[in-house]
Amino acid sequence: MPTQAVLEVQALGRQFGGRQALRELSLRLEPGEILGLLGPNGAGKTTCLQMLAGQLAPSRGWVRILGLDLYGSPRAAKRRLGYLPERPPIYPDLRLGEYLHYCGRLRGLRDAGLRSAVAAVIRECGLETVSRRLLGRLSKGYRQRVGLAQALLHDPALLLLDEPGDGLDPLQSRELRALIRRRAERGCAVVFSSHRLDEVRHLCTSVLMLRDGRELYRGTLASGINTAPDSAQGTRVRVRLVPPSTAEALAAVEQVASAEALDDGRIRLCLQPGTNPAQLSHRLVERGFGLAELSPEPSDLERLFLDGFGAMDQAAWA
Ligand SMILES: Nc1ncnc2c1ncn2[C@@H]1O[C@H](COP(=O)(O)OP(=O)(O)OP(=O)(O)O)[C@@H](O)[C@H]1O
Repeated sequence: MPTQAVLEVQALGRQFGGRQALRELSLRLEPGEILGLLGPNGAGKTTCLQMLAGQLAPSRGWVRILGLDLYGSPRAAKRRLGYLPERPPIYPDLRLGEYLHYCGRLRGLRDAGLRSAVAAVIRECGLETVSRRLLGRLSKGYRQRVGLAQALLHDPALLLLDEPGDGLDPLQSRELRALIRRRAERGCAVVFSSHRLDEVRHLCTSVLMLRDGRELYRGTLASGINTAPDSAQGTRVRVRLVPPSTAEALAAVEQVASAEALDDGRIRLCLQPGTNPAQLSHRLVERGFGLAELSPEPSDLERLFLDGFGAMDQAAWA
């Protein structure tokens, strides 16, 4: 029997005046899937998450959470989702316990169930040491954790996180990824937005890249990023040689399947299947090439990502 989708989205779009912030987005997420929403500033990530969370009405399209129509039955549908907005919704004059009890009651938790959910989420988000502090006095990283705790409190089937890694140091980012992974292993579907390809690469089962509200790329990371040497195709690397040499000279090295000169003076090499970059660098040095740089060739997805961001950067400076 097919599993019930956690999230179904059909032709979702939102317009602000004459501007299309998101166009015709359709999606389906199964339990345990983690979707990374990537895109430069203004791509439409927050607009998309706000609509999936039921915080912003779409101009068109529909959203179902566990089969419940988000806009037709908002109370029931929203109880099945947890949402961490870009700015965590925190009351600075409350203490952590008061705040989480308040959030829990809004989500329908009561009495012993509420108390045990609050205690569990405080442990899960590593907030024990700040439980007596006023929320307004917490650091940005801790405020982010509190925002995450309120999103997780009622054990949602769908977790929507708007740039959850923002303001976290590398250790906290790693803990956050572990936490999201544990929730996904328990069947929670996750959508999170990020500016960072590396963060998405570490965590997601699939990726959706937006630009100007349009879908630029969608796929699994395995199909988009060549992180591991591909035995059928051979690893691809870029080299810079000092003094410079030619693609023809490098193509004659036995570990190299093909070589192509790039505009920036580097040479792109496709290695023979089974050859790794360490073996290549050893052989190039042995053959007298002055190897100044050897780096992995960006994957198609990385190139798309850099191009997408590059275009935005140029627009921002124009
Ligand atoms: N309330 C609003 N009124 C008018 N325009 C808006 C509103 N909210 C968003 N927009 C516009 O919609 C587009 C998408 O914005 P959105 O915040 O969704 O992008 P984003 O990808 O989340 O960007 P960032 O990474 O900077 O947070 C932008 O052009 C933005 O200016």
